[in-house]
Amino acid sequence: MTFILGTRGSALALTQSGMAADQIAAAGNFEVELRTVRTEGDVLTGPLSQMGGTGVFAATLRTRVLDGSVDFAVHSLKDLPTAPCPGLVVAGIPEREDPRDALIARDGLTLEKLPAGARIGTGSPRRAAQLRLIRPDIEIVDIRGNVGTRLARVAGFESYGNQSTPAGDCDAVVLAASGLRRLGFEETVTDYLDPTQMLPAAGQGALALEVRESDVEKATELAEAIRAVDHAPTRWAVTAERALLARLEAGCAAPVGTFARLEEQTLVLDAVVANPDGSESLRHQATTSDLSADGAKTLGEKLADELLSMGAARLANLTL
Ligand SMILES: NCc1[nH]cc(CCC(=O)O)c1CC(=O)O
Repeated sequence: MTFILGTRGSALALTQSGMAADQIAAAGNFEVELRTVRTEGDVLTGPLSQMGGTGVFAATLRTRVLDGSVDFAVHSLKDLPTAPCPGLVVAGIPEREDPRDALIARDGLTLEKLPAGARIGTGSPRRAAQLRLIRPDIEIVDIRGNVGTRLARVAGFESYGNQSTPAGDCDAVVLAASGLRRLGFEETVTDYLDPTQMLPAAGQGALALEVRESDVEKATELAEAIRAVDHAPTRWAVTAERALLARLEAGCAAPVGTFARLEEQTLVLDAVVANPDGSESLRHQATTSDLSADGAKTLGEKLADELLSMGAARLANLTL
């Protein structure tokens, strides 16, 4: 028996999909074959933050699962829209990788040691706003592209790129630690940005394994194997983060950072909402001892409501 896993074709997507495929094949008694699917997010160019918001990477993969041309899909959870997709179920969320953002700077510099006026590359309004909160004296450069292309923007890291894109024109870039680690590029990191300084995107570092609802209802071999790799503490954490994002009606392009983790027997959720220029921000925390998907969702919604009552919508220009 062989099941087909639909994946994007980037190096990061192929690596993550390969890892998930191995886990699933080990949990079940079957083979998993990868099939590359070109998504709208891979084809279009221009700033990601202006590409029609959420779901540019996930939409095509979802169509392929729904129409049966592949059996399941692996998504980076942070790229997956918070609205559920009719006919599909995220049946497995494996244990999360490092959720932090990481700085890759020239000459081994840290965020604190970068000189005034340093150019930091990121295409993420969330990262840009939080970087400006910490270092109002730096310059943000809007960049996009795959991990290698972005690393190549840093002086001294040009060899990670492919020559046809700009290189070496920034003092630093910020990327997700998880992606760098999965690709074996961990040694490029010169400073890990702790969640106390910089809150990651909802779901950052976690993967979502999505399968047809009919497979879950029939408890097929594939659906059962996907369910077996689900990691409950990760699921609670990302459920809280995504419920917060959904309540704020903030997509991946909004300057919202959030991170949940289990401390003893308590789920602790932090969130920050900033204005795009990083001159103002609201940061808040909520906790629950109800360790369940429902408890996590309620926690996320409660923290979002508290942020809204503190003025989050006006601050971040959220369209509520
Ligand atoms: N927005 C692109 C994206 N989507 C998922 C990851 C990898 C990190 C993860 O596993 O969440 C990245 C790269 C990045 O942000 O540096």
